[in-house]
Amino acid sequence: METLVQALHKQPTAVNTEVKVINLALFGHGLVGGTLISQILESQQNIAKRKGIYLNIFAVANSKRLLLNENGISNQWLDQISQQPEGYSVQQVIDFAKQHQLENLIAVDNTASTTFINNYELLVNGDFHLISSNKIANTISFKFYQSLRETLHKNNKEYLYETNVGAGLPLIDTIKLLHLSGENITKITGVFSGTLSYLFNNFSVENQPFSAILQQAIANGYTEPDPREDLSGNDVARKLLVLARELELENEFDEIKIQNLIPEPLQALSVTEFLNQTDKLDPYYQDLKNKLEPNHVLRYVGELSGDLQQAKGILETKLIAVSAFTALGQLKGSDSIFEIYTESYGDNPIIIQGAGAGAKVTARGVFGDILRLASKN
Ligand SMILES: NC(=O)C1=CN([C@@H]2O[C@H](COP(=O)(O)OP(=O)(O)OC[C@H]3O[C@@H](n4cnc5c(N)ncnc54)[C@H](O)[C@@H]3O)[C@@H](O)[C@H]2O)C=CC1
Ligand SMILES: N[C@@H](CC=O)C(=O)O
Repeated sequence: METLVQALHKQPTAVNTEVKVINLALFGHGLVGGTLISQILESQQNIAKRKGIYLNIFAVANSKRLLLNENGISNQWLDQISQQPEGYSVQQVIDFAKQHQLENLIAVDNTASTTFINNYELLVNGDFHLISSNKIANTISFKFYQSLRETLHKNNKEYLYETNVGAGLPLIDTIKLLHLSGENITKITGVFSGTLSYLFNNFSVENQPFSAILQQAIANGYTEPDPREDLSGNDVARKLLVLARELELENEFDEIKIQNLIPEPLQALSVTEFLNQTDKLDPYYQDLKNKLEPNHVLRYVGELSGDLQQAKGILETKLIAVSAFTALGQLKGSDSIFEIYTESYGDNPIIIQGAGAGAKVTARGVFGDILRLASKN
């Protein structure tokens, strides 16, 4: 019997071309991954009709279980994955794709795992393009970064990660194009973290303990699974490093000057222990607020500077106090702001601003990467 996917291969679209099936393996279905699945299932038919591209999710996996269906998952996927046996390997996904002759393969990493990236080269060698919201692959050693790119090049595959910086904002694409076109980027500064933006935008002006605002940020899906990744400055540092490497700088993570905003006693706790005692953050942050001059607010900023034509740049993250009447001081909600200084634009930077965190905007950004790859290949 003909499957849905086989039928779609033949089905003429509105513009009378054949439907191209893109086969997706999605790893991680938490806030971002789960939202992405809903967004794809909702617009699958519409995209097939309008664009002649059918997004077939043939694999979904979490850290323990794997759901496979060559014809694509249905709306019951969450129930079905919970009934799968525990334990699987990524090789199983690759073998399944081969066995069912699935083409146009894309693997999407929506985990926050530090180890899942060890599967990236395996997937690329197994004929998959890569997309990730996970920033780890771009921010561990430069050696890994280079090796992955060599493997991608050898296999004629691509890796997109627009959501690594600024969630759904078109930042990496912009930097890539500027750099590729020979524009000399001289500095990038701004509020890189949507989470820290939300925290300080609200804490600076509201009469609430810091921990209450942190709980709101968690509930809104702005924070990393362990919010200390945000508060430590590590997540901002990762974003800086992703951008630096786009400019072909060879910096390593441990060369970044990072201001850690977690009081020492809370740094070594487990995630659950930390989440149960976030009120211990309050005196530390209240003290910072009490020291502010009138009409000043707190902002956590990142800066990439130095001679960016050399092998390494200067990367720094820090908490600063700014006048409430400046552009930085006026930031609202979870907005990030990136100021890109280049030779041609001189003292007037290109500014990209908008929601820098949140499951919906991030999933939409990953969706954008999928469509970018789908239209190319
Ligand atoms: N929340 C946001 O605004 C943004 C998040 N991101 C990134 O998105 C990624 C996902 O974040 P969330 O959805 O908030 O995390 P989450 O904790 O809600 O979901 C993570 C999922 O990954 C799964 N997982 C963990 N290890 C795995 C493995 N080895 N194999 C397969 N699945 C595995 C977990 O079971 C869970 O389903 C993170 O890397 C984060 O940095 C990027 C940009 C913005
Ligand atoms: N926690 C992150 C989410 C996206 O990467 C942030 O605040 O920017």
